[in-house]
Amino acid sequence: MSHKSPKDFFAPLAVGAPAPLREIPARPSRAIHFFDPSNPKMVDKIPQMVGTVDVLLGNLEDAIKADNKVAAREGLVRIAQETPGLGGASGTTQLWTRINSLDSPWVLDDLTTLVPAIGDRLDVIMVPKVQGAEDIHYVDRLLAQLEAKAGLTRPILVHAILETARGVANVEEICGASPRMQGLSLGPADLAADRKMKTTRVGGGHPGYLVREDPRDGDVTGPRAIFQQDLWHYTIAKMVDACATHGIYPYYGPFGDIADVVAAEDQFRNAFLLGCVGTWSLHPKQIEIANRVFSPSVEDIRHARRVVAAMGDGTGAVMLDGKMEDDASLKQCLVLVELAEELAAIDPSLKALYDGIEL
Ligand SMILES: CCC(=O)SCCNC(=O)CCNC(=O)[C@H](O)C(C)(C)COP(=O)(O)OP(=O)(O)OC[C@H]1O[C@@H](n2cnc3c(N)ncnc32)[C@H](O)[C@@H]1OP(=O)(O)O
Ligand SMILES: O=CC(=O)O
Ligand SMILES: [Mg+2]
Repeated sequence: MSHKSPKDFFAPLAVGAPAPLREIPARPSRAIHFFDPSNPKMVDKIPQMVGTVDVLLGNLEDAIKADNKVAAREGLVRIAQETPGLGGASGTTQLWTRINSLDSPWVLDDLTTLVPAIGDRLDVIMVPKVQGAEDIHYVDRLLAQLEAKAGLTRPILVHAILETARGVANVEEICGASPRMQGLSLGPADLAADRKMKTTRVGGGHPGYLVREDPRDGDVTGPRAIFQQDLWHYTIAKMVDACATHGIYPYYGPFGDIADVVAAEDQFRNAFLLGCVGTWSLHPKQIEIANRVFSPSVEDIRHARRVVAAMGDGTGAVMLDGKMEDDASLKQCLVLVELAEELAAIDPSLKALYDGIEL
């Protein structure tokens, strides 16, 4: 667990640093869209993506060539300074970055460049390959010092990628390491490598990881149904519980088969149903999938509102459409109703859709 005593937990870690938040705001973040700030073609598209995606993330770590690390960092500074509506208290699309790993030769310059230059626009810093609370404590103190020096008034939040076996083992202490902790993402590629899993896919299932039906009538050579299983169920469920315990937000991570939009949608929906609030998008075509999947459907909202209406003061048990509803199922419905309200506040088309629902 955190080494801080309860009384110190919400104290700023440097004189003059902004006060840590007591609650992490539930800002919609259905898609965290990754782009390479050193790639001119991607950079060209960023201004028109503002307002169409909840989060734009300037990636500095893996997928950025070593020779382009400095250009990516400088590109991100320019984009943050020059793109209206991107990041900061008044941004319509949040601006996040993924810094290089804490043992890399680039990360110190990432933080000491970005915080003074664009700290007022950066909403969340994603930290890769987090192993334990000590990694978060390091970033926490350094950010406080840099924020104080830059005169920032809003604390920058921190998001950890769950992509090492030790990180998964320490997931609880990572979530509780700092009031800056905004959330966690699954990092299935690095995690598979670190665990020595034998999948070479970036996210998603594997046809070899399956359950097979028993032989029919004892015939072991006859046809038998097989059901592909989800390699990531355990980790996502563990991540969701740790995040919920600490009041922060869990996310699916990368799905690398860009062409397979069907499998991407399935992975995203499983994560949504298990409690995740969003996912990464690696290619523009994954944004629409994420926005759709992580927004509750009209049917779900109609049902949830009917339960809320039927439950009156919220206690007791009622029958609705042949099913029992009570205090607990009301709470399940309120999760969806509240999410719909948060999304309607930022997305006029969803507002119209949800407002038009007849019970
Ligand atoms: C696995 C562990 C991880 O760490 S995952 C996170 C790190 N990886 C990433 O961030 C990858 C981000 N995505 C990419 O680099 C590209 O999308 C990859 C997958 C290489 C595909 O690029 P490409 O072959 O150009 O795709 P395409 O021809 O279909 O692109 C069409 C136009 O869209 C652009 N585009 C592509 N990806 C993005 C993006 N993420 N953000 C903004 N724009 C993007 C392309 O440049 C291309 O533009 P144009 O039409 O030629 O002008
Ligand atoms: O960074 C993400 C991963 O899957 O690795
Ligand atoms: Mg990774």
